[in-house]
Amino acid sequence: MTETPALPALWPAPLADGTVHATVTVPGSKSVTNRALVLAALASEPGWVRRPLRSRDSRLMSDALRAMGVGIEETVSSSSAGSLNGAVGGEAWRVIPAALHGPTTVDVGNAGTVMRFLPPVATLADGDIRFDGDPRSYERPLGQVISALRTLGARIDDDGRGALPMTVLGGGALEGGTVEIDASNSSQFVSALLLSAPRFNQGVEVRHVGGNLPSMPHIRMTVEMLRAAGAQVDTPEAGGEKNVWRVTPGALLGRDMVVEPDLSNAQPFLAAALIAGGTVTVPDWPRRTTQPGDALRRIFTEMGGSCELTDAGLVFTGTGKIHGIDVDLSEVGELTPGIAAVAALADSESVLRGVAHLRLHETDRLAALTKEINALGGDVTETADGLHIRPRRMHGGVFHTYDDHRMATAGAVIGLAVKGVQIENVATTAKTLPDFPAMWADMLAGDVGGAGAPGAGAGA
Ligand SMILES: O=C(O)C1=C[C@@H](OP(=O)(O)O)[C@@H](O)[C@H](O)C1
Ligand SMILES: C=C(OP(=O)(O)O)C(=O)O
Repeated sequence: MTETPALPALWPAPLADGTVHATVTVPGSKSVTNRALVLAALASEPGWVRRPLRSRDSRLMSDALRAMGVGIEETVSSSSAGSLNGAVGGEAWRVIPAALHGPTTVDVGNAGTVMRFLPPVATLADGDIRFDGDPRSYERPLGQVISALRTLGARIDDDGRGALPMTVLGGGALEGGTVEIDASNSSQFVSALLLSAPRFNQGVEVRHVGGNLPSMPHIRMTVEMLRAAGAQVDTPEAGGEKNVWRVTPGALLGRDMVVEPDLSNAQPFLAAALIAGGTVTVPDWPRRTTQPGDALRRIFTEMGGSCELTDAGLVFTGTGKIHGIDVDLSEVGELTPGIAAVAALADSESVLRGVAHLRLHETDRLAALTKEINALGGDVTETADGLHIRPRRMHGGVFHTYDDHRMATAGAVIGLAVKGVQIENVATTAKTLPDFPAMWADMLAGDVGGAGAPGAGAGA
């Protein structure tokens, strides 16, 4: 892989000067890795997490679990158990559960999975677990998790704002029981309470009351991974009451979990084929998955691409001609920045709906996308629950990222078609992708297409 030199404060996004032809191996899923770590840490016996994502968010998760007493040994395995499609070897983390204890401080960075999934774990520890993080973590909502845990028997010291910093006064166990929460701001509130619930004395019944619950695939991911670890979970899908999940108390098993590639992080690479034309292949694309990124097969096909799931992985082809789209993204909100970037280069307008909760993500993504695309000459307006994007010829300039990995990759996508785009703080991609600039350069170097500007209608 191309070596990344020290990253400049303003990273010149490379222009695609021909079609793209590349095979891009995408690192493991953030959402799967961080769930696998939590479940393995709460198990009654050691287990393995294979092909984990190694990034800032997964590092924060493993450091936090270690600080509470869990053993995590990082090894490179040569066995075939770490493969998805028969390939041999890969990185594997051995997770050795232990009695959880404080006192310690958990740095959540700006990782939603760490700030929401770990407070319930901390209630099981003996001692005080303080939670702190990046400035943005003080603004991201946590109040529903804090009040739910109190209802279930936890003692928590906070300043009453429903956000970090706060301290869980772990008592070594949690009673559990039934709790109502409004998870319309983040599906992670539900996932957080379910993941630790097999270890609560009474398990849990979580009842979502409130507006539309976003990111349902991520809740299904939680349920499937809990079941794979031996938990009994009742869900609305399995004939249960709508918006009610029940987890029975019981031991979690030490499993051998293989992490799928992060399909949401495949997005910028697939977008490159859509914009520049050509083909990008992503190996190990799962045939069945709960990851929301799988929806890209449908969404990017509607926007002008075509794809085939083969033994080599997902083979995605674009022509450089992009169509606008009217789409509800509430189930797959984390795909919005990448879709907005492509939509800004389309031949017709787009309406992205159902994602008001993105205002509470790494940054206010609706405001940030509007401001930054418009600063390059685009024409985006914020709606109550999304974006209205009218493609317009764009020009170069600085694309600010607000410490948001998906803003940085969205800017790089636009930069493929618009000359002179500079991404401020591209290093923020390390939240979930270890080496995005090198991967991007490698993808473009794989180009065997002819010269000429990419076919994007609104490009420079
Ligand atoms: O549970 C998870 O792993 C995630 C759930 C989603 O959160 P929201 O429901 O807050 O959007 C998603 O956007 C985030 O990237 C990861
Ligand atoms: C919303 C996201 O992250 P987090 O896990 O921090 O919520 C994201 O990755 O798009």
